[in-house]
This record gives sequence, C-alpha cells and structure tokens, in this order.
Amino acid sequence: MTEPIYKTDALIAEDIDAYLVQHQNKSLLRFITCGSVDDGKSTLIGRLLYDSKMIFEDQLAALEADSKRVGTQGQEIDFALLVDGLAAEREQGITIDVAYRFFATEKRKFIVADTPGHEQYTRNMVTGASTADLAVILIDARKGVLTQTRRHSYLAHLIGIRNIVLAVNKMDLVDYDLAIFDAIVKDYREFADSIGIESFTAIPISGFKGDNITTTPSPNTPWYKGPALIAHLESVEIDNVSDQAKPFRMPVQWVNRPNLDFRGFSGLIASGSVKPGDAIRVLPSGKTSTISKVVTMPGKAGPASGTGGDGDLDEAVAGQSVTLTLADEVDCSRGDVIAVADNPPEASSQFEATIVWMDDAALHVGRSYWLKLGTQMVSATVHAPKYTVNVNTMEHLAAKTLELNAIGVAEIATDRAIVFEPYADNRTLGGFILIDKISNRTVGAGMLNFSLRRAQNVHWQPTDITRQEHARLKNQTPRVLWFTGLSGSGKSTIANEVEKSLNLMNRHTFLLDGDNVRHGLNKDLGFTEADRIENIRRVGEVARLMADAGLIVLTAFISPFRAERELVRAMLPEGEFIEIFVDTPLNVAEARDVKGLYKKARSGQLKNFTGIDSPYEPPEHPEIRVNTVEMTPEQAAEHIIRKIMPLK
Ligand SMILES: Nc1ncnc2c1ncn2[C@@H]1O[C@H](COP(=O)(O)OS(=O)(=O)O)[C@@H](OP(=O)(O)O)[C@H]1O
Ligand SMILES: Nc1ncnc2c1ncn2[C@@H]1O[C@H](COP(=O)(O)OP(=O)(O)O)[C@@H](O)[C@H]1O
Repeated sequence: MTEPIYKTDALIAEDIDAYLVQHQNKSLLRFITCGSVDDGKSTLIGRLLYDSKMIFEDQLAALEADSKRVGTQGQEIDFALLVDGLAAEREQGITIDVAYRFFATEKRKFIVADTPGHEQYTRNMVTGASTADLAVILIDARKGVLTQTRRHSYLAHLIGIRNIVLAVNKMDLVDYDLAIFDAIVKDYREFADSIGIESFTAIPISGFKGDNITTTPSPNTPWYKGPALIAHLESVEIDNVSDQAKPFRMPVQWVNRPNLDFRGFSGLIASGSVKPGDAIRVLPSGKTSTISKVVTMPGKAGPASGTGGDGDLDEAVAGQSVTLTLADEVDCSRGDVIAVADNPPEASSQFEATIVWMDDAALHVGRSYWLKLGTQMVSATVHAPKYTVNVNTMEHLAAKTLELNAIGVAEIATDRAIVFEPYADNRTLGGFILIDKISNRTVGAGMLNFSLRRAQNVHWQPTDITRQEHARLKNQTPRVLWFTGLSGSGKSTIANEVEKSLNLMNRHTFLLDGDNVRHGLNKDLGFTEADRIENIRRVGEVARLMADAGLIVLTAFISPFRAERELVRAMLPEGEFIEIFVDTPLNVAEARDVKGLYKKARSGQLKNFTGIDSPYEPPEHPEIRVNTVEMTPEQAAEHIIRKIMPLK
C-alpha cells in the first residue's frame, strides 16, 4: 500500500541528475515542517506534493483506493497517506524519522524535510533543520500556540533558520474566524520576541480543504491579504542569496590534480563570491595568493578528465561548487579554507558552543571525540556544560552532562586550531558534528558561538633539543608500557617486576602508578566516569612528556575505557604505545582483595567500583596479554620483556 510513494522517491533518487537538469534553472528552497500529526502536517505535505503535480497517475489511483480503505477522511483523498509511509508510523500513529520529499512548481524546486513533533525526537528535527532555509510551524487553529510550537520554533531559530512561516491550519474548523487567527498571531509574536525571532509570516490555511495553499488566495478568508503558502515558498529569499553578500569563504574539499599542468582546489562556496584576480588567503596557514581561474566542477567523469570543468567562469557565488586555481604555488589541502585576503575568518582551538546531544549514551565530559566542521576533522573534548536548556520553557538548568536530546552550552577544546566563524554568521563554518571515535556514530551536533580569548595567546614553542636527541643520549627507543586491568589484577606487581628487569638491562625507566599519582597530580579526582577520563588524559600527557624525554614509561592504571586508552595511543608516535592487558577474571581479583575494596564495594560502602558498579572495557587488540591465573608475576614480566625485545 505504501509502495507507490517509495517509487516516487526512488525515481528521483535514481536519476537525480536528470531531475536536477530538468529543473536546473529554478532555485532550490529547502524547508522543514514542524508540528504533530494532529496538527495536520502530513496532510499539508501531501497536499503540497499533490498540488505541485509531482505524484504520478498510478500513484494517485492507489492513493484514492487507499484513502477509501484506510483513510480518515471518508470518501475524500487522505493526503496524509502520501507521507506517513513507514509501517511503524502507521502502527503508532506518529511520524518517527526525517523524511525528505522533492517537489517542484513552475517557479522553484523544493526539498521538504518532514520532522516529527515529539519531544524525544529533537535530534531528528535538528537533523532535518540543519540545511533548511525556512521552517513551516504548523498550528491547529483550535488549539493555538502550544508547548511544542514553542519547542519547534526555538529549535528552528537555534539552528539558524531565518524564515519562519506560522501556518495556522484547520481554519475550516473555526469558521475562518479572523479573531481566532489574530489572537494566535499575537500570542506567537510575544513568544517570538522573547527568543529573538525577528519576523515571521503568518498564513491562515486549511491543508484538508486547500485554503491558501496554492497560489490563489482563498475566498473563505477575504480578510487575509498576504500570500498563499506555495506563493510565499516560491518567492521567499533563499539563504544562498543573503550569503552572497558576505565575505568570500570556501572550505577545500579536495585538491584536484588531474595532470601536472593543473592544480585546483575544489569545494562548495560557503559565502561571498570569487572571481579571477581576487586576492585570497589560505587558512589556517595565512599564506596569500591571487585567483587565476574559477572553473566549474568536473562533470560525472570526475577529476581524471583533464581540468574536467565545463569551462571558466567570470565569477562564482555562495552555493556553487567550483575549482579554483591560484597564481602561486601555495600549500593548501583538504580542510583548509580559502578566504578573501583582507577579511579572513579566525582560527581557534577553544570555543563556547551550543550542543544538541543525539546519542543514547550521554556525553562523556573530557572524552576525545572527532569534531567534523565542514571538511575539517579534529579531536575535541567537551567540558562540563554551563547549563542545558529546557526546550519547553526555555529555562536554563544546571547539568553535569548531556543526555539524549539535551541541548546545552559548553566549552569545547580542539587539539589543533580550526578555521571557523560563529554559527550565527556562517552556518557552514560554525556548524559541526561530534563523532564517537570507537563506534563512529554521530553523537552530537553543535554550533560554535565564539572562540575563547585564552586560545589565541598560547603558542607552541619549538625547542632545539628534540625528543630524538633525548632518546639518542639515553641510547634507547622511548616506549609507554600501558598496563590496564581490574583493581587487584596485578598491574602494579607486574609493572614493578618489568621495571626491575629493565633497570638490570640499564634502561632508563619510570613507573607511574595509579595509587601514587592520585596522591599528588590527580588528588582532585575521584572515580566518576568524568574523573576517570580526566585521570587518564592527564596520565597520558605525563607519559607522553616522559617519552619525549627519552624514557621507557610504565603505567599501572585501571584505565577502564577504550576511548581514553586509544587517546593516549594517538598521542604517541606509531609503535611507542604498548597496551598490556592484565587479564584477571573478576572473581580472581575479588578473591585476592588486597586492599579490602571489593568487600566494601559489595557491601555498598564504596560506590562506582570497577567491575562491580562501574564498567571495565577490556582491550580488543592489546599488544600483549598476560593471564595471571596461569602465570606468576615473574613469568608475566618475563613474557612481556621477551615481547618487547629487542628493545633498543
Ligand atoms: N571506586 C573505585 N574504583 C576503582 N578503584 C578504586 C575505587 N576507589 C578507590 N580505588 C583505588 O584506586 C585505584 C584505581 O585508580 P586508577 O587511577 O587506576 O583508576 S582509573 O584508571 O582512573 O579508573 C585502585 O587501585 P588498584 O587496585 O591498584 O587498581 C583502587 O585501589
Ligand atoms: N600472577 C599474578 N600476577 C600479579 N599479581 C598476582 C598474581 N598472583 C597473585 N597476585 C597478587 O595479586 C595482587 C595484585 O595487586 P596489584 O598488583 O596491586 O594489582 P593492581 O595494581 O592491578 O590493582 C598482589 O597482591 C599480588 O601479589
């Protein structure tokens, strides 16, 4: 029964090029519709698709048959059936994911992201809204402005949508009463003012009856002098147009080098315009040059087909994909940004950001995530949130982390400077996503608000005695032998044995032990997840410094999380980090109970104890694994020494 709808999408998806060529000269408006099923959202979208004639004949026949069978509108066509395609939605009576639909009118083409209305789906709404130029906020005329209206408006505004349409729907059910419409608009204006929405367009409609949907004004609302919905969607200014007036920025997607004579930098122009002769600056290096040519992107044949472009352009503007060639040989690679020379964006490594959390597992404060901003990808850690926002009341709440669907403001630090602009000025250079390094899932989406001053005044200081010099003097290759395992597994005992053996071999070593470091450097840290993450981050930094000094470092920390162990691995040159899994089953470690801590944990006197009520994630591919049930500490140490030899 839903097949015809998928066919429409599939056709466009399969031959999107043909579709786009056909509509090439029309501008594209991306918009979202916000509201719940009850507000008539699906009916409205169905009506837009229907009225724009993008439904094929056979599908219409199927729709008519379906409507009569399962529709809720008697003998009339139930437009909601066009949109509520997913079986799960049908069963639950709700819309649960972002569905994108394409349609076109004489004047413009459209992509509409249909996002669900329920609070737990904030992340879907944010996903759908992230590229939208406009949001249609649906209101049921009988109910007026509701909590969810405020939530959707707040999210749409937060995500940077400047065009808001307040579609007051179901006007037929309130006798097209002007007073009701006016009261709703007044109510909404008060709310909009309070959150900084500068303007919106209110339209009285009936998705079901078709009032004020297409281009002609409805005779049922003679008091309404504004445009009908489609007429408004066809004429509203698209962000690209306003972006063109901003300074030129183009994040480099790839370096296009089809042959030795051509070296171009390809990307999508994020803002402004560019033409041959323009003075530009490559960031973050700051190197300057001049634009030689602006070439349109290669066609389907790809970069291999010579310069591949359809030809040189006199000028290109925001929203266009182009390849730029420069007058000078300038270092420039993927992730760099080419900008107008005298007004470039900043580069920074510390920011305040607004983050929408999208993962079932809450944010781990201090953990290193991938941060992807346009074509730039760096490691980043998020500090404890300053506050989270209650999306129903706009209240600020105190919070230690961000749970699924939470929106919070927090400081964020990247491991190297990224080129950016505040999201409010530039969505492309200010919007980012966070990716879990282990699962590769997108866990958050965010907006950079501003960079923190302190980041700009800290610079790397080069030193003359390099780590190679330090290592050469000690006549050894630095290593970090990272022992990990449960409390009482034998990390300290075995690490101690290994250090003794290394010293007999005249190696320069240092053993960092959990208990000892926690008395000094890390005495401010406890055993919450966030504190353990910070504990390991600091120990990792110290181990790295010691390895830079040429030492063989041994560390004995539970280090329960894979992500932080991988973080430390990534801090060191390839091959210098050796993960040693002290593999002792919980019952064995517990039976040893050297410090009586397991007993305390079992009796509830000690909370968050690893293996009892705090997780331990065993290494998946440790360089070395020792089984302390089968080996004595001495045997385990010998095994390790043998594995790491010949140790120069
Ligand atoms: N709640 C809780 N959970 C785990 N361990 C606890 C806890 N409270 C105190 N201790 C003692 O602290 C030692 C572990 O510290 P670490 O720095 O290695 O821990 S972690 O890596 O930050 O998880 C650990 O030492 P080892 O037994 O040598 O591992 C314990 O003695
Ligand atoms: N094969 C073994 N390897 C390491 N320790 C062992 C072994 N068998 C028994 N033990 C005992 O287990 C305890 C391990 O404690 P410890 O080294 O402090 O562990 P951790 O540092 O992992 O908490 C010590 O008392 C040690 O003597």
